[in-house]
Amino acid sequence: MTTSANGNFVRKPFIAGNWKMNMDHVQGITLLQKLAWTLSDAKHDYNRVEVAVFPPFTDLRGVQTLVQGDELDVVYGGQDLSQFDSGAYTGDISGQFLNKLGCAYVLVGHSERRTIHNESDEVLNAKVKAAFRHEVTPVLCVGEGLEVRQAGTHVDHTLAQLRAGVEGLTAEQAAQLVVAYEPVWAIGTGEVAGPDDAQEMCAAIRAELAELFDADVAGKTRLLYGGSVKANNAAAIMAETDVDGLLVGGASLDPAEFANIVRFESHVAKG
Ligand SMILES: O=C[C@H](O)COP(=O)(O)O
Repeated sequence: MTTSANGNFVRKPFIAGNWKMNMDHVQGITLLQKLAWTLSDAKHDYNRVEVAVFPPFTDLRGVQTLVQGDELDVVYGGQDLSQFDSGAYTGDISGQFLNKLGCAYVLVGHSERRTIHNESDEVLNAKVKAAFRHEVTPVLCVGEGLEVRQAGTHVDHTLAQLRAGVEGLTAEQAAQLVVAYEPVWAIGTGEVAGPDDAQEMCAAIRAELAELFDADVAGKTRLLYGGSVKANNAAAIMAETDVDGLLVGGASLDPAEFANIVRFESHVAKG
């Protein structure tokens, strides 16, 4: 992450937990309560580092009730949304429903949506636009598989996904957008891309945004890394100039571990 001369972050770090298809609505509330208690005990400053969770759809109403009732500073979002607003789309969830549930964010194009559900770049671009239409900030996920990485074309591949995802956005929308770089070979495998790999891709994404929009926009868009992030590697990845946050899967299901990832700065201080 980039800091200014006074030690403040230029872009507010964003640490997000993607629960994927884990945690029913009862378990989800317990997990969020434990996370909030742990961060409260540690006197976490939410103004300095933003904390988000992405629970399954069925947990969202309970999460909203807990966040409102206990006045938590944690924000939350959906793991997907429909590109349509309403109608005969069985099983889909509209961005307007997410907005109504107080979702600040929504994941778009997670690699599990791209691969298991065959979501195309065109559909994902429509989903990004649907999120903005309903005033929910999209977190656009991009990243290459193992074969692409081994072929050495990972930057081109990922930037092509980025270009397709942001097509037609205004500069204001692009500045608000969050982009998560998740190399598929590092998701849930224990294979973490090195901080250098995260920086290489985040710098390339920022340069591409400057090309597509302008340098001011590129300087505002927050870029996350995701893939086997744990408390013991979070600080090193976050130290990279163009990495503004982390999208955490497995480790976000353990409140103590996730709280330690959120508190990556204290680990830097301890060395
Ligand atoms: O959305 C999160 C990513 O898929 C990373 O998952 P992971 O931390 O379990 O590797």
